[in-house]
Amino acid sequence: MKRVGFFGGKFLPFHQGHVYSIIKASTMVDELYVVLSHSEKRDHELCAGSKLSYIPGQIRLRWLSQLTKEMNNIKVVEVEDHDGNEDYDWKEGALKIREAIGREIDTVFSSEIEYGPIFKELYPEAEHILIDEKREQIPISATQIREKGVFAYWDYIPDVAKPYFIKKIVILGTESCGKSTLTKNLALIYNTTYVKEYGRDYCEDLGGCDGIILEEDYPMIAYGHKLKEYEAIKSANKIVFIDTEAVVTQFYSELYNQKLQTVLNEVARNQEYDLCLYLEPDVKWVDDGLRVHGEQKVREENNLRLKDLLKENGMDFVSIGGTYQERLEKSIKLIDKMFEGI
Ligand SMILES: NC(=O)c1ccc[n+]([C@@H]2O[C@H](COP(=O)([O-])OP(=O)(O)OC[C@H]3O[C@@H](n4cnc5c(N)ncnc54)[C@H](O)[C@@H]3O)[C@@H](O)[C@H]2O)c1
Repeated sequence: MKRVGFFGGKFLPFHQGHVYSIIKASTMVDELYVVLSHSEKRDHELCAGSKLSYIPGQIRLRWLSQLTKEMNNIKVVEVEDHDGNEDYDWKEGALKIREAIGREIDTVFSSEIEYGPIFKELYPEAEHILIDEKREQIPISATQIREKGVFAYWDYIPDVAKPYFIKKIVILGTESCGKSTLTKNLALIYNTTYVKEYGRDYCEDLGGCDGIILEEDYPMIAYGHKLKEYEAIKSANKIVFIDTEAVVTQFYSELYNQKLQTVLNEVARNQEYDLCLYLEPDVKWVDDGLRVHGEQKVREENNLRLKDLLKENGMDFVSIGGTYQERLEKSIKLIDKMFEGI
């Protein structure tokens, strides 16, 4: 007869101890069900006052699903509870778990010795197998992570979950204000990934932008840029640096094609950055062959227009001017401040 087991939890947050247990359990049964129990009320209560913000069940389900996607004997299911932290009803939870699995269960896995009597009562037909109850293999708990925050235990966060926590810093500004250099430099200093301005590569591919860029190019630039962000975030180390975003694309759509596009506002509406650094055009103009708005009066007009567009799109930004050295130092200060206490 096939052995069917389950490993349940809240995974708030998901950590390497869970990964270890899931994989070990999967070697002991023919079919393993990983059960995510989530309750908006309870999970909010658990995170309140901690260094972890509430994580929706859907996100945790996504992590589990991504981790196990190539593990053929593992299925991920979810149950939604409505209880608070103190009044979790184990009996009702067990009924929901049985229903979600829909199979006879003969093994229940956990690393908690104290779950023994509960599981004996709820699953009398099943054996309770403890996995690393002393937490020697992976010495971490979700409680520790909630207390000190994910960045304090970054090595214990599975790669499938890391992108959710990455801090996104976007660097904005008009032409020739040092964005691409600052983006690259910050990425090197923080030892992480960055996203180049995709619109630039797109224009280079066309042989320039002046007079040849079409209205339909802009949404492609905005989406192309988003895909680059998605890729860079996957391998980022706590933080990612991004050169421009959808409002800047909108700005160029207006500048070159005299057209504000609803689709670009929509892309902008769906993006979320932790910090927006706005570079003022007070460094000298550098003609790189692609740039066309070098006159200082035009630079200033463009600067005002871009700021207005950002405000219209509800984007808060910190203005940074001065020499290249001052820009770098101010940026580092703001970034380090953002990380303080999280
Ligand atoms: N009603 C039920 O039958 C039932 C059964 C199991 C789970 N649940 C749900 O899950 C919750 C209990 O799970 P939890 O709070 O322990 O979830 P959790 O997300 O903290 O942990 C999930 C599992 O991982 C194990 N684990 C944690 N750290 C580990 C490490 N470092 N190494 C190895 N294993 C590790 C835990 O012992 C637990 O078995 C309940 O509140 C309920 O929501 C319900």
